[in-house]
Amino acid sequence: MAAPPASLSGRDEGFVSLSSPSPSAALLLPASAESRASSGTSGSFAYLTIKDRIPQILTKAIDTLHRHKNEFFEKHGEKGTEAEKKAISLLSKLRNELQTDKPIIPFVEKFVDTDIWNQYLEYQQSLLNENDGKPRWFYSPWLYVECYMYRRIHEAIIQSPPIDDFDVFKESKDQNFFESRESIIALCTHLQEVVTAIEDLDENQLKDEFFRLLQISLWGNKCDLSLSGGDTSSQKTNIINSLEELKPLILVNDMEHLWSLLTNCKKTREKASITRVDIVLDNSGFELVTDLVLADFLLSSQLATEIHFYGKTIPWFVSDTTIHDFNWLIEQMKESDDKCMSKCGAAWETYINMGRWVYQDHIFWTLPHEFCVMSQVAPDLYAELQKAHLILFKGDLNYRKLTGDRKWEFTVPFHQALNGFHPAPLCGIRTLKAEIQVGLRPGQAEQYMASEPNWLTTGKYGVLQFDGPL
Ligand SMILES: O=P(O)(O)OC[C@@]1(O)O[C@H](CO)[C@@H](O)[C@@H]1O
Ligand SMILES: [Mn+2]
Repeated sequence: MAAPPASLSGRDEGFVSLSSPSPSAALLLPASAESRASSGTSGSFAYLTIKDRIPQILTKAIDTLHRHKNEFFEKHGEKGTEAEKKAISLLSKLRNELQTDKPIIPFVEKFVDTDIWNQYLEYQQSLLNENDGKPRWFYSPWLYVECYMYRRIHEAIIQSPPIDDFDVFKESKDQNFFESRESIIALCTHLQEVVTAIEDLDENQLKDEFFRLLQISLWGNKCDLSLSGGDTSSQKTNIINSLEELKPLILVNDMEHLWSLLTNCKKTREKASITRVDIVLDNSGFELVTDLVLADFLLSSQLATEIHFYGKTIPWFVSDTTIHDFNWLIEQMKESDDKCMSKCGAAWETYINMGRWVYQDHIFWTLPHEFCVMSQVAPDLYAELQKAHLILFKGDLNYRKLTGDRKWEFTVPFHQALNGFHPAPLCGIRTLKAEIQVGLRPGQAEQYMASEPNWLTTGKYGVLQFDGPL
């Protein structure tokens, strides 16, 4: 079992108040829903997210609380029923604020990051001039209001004891896992075959396998419940058979760089030293299985000797992985009636017990800050990431935070868009689900825009984008 999150209060000494990010970053401000909406498109993705998808997610959360009413009563008596009513009324108030574009309000419930969130609201206010009024849902940067919304859901729950540890998204995350069973079995069967034969694989076969599992981890990112507005988005087909047809949909493919970095580490590594790969996780369910399968291969192939995983400290963007999801999934695998799934689950539990897989929590991952200010806001986390030989950032939200969710030109180099965030060689692995992409060739974006106006937000295309010494 991965250790429960260290007491978060122990983390807050790592925070410093953020006045504003580096001046160069201010040249391009993250776009708000309104500014994207007013860019002539009646419903930009950001606008539609705030206007339609988030209210839908809130309604589903309210419905989930309602459906657990009896359970709360059985567990906690009248107090449980009262708590359920209170949480529902807080979420309904949140939905109304959002739908009527009310000003963003400070957090009131004491939690490890309450002050830093309220400082960030003041910072957002400082960016507005007097006639702009207050930060608002449709006016403030999309990245901020979307993160704020999920943190408000968490506040509503922690204000409703004794159900203050309830995860309103757990059912959807678990359902995604169960509905993806066939694909998970296929993937685990494949991994067991590879691990059994691994001693006999030559360099090219290892490389092919590494590339195969990287692509599976990429396409696993399509299973995303916040994009689907909380509707099911499990993996129904056997993804291994579709990699060849999906390959042209990879717009930036830096897998060769990852291979040469890790094989270099392996060749030059002395007996006792380590090669550490950090994986900043995204969604639980099928995507998490693809990440754990990749992590298993990294150890089995000796491309790495230690994997560190980062999850979310609170329920986040519907499907994101918390430590409870991480432990629950490994337990489900271990207890599965499918022998390959149970073999994987047992192996993964052993990796954790041996300390070769390490699960880490940090509240920074559920703050609204872009990653280029991490070294100021969470210097302890930045120092931790600097210990890695390679960091894999999974998913679209991480990509938005890596690039500051700014309206960069499509051809701006990824290194520039990182705006000084270089803790270690890193790779963004994301399917495109937001209106931001950098590091493309001249004319490449125009080619997709012409044929598919929504190419940036359907999750159809993906990137494996590397930044580091070549
Ligand atoms: O990080 P993930 O799970 O790949 O995607 C997060 C996401 O679903 O949330 C936002 C839409 O609400 C977008 O950034 C993106 O579509
Ligand atoms: Mn996610």
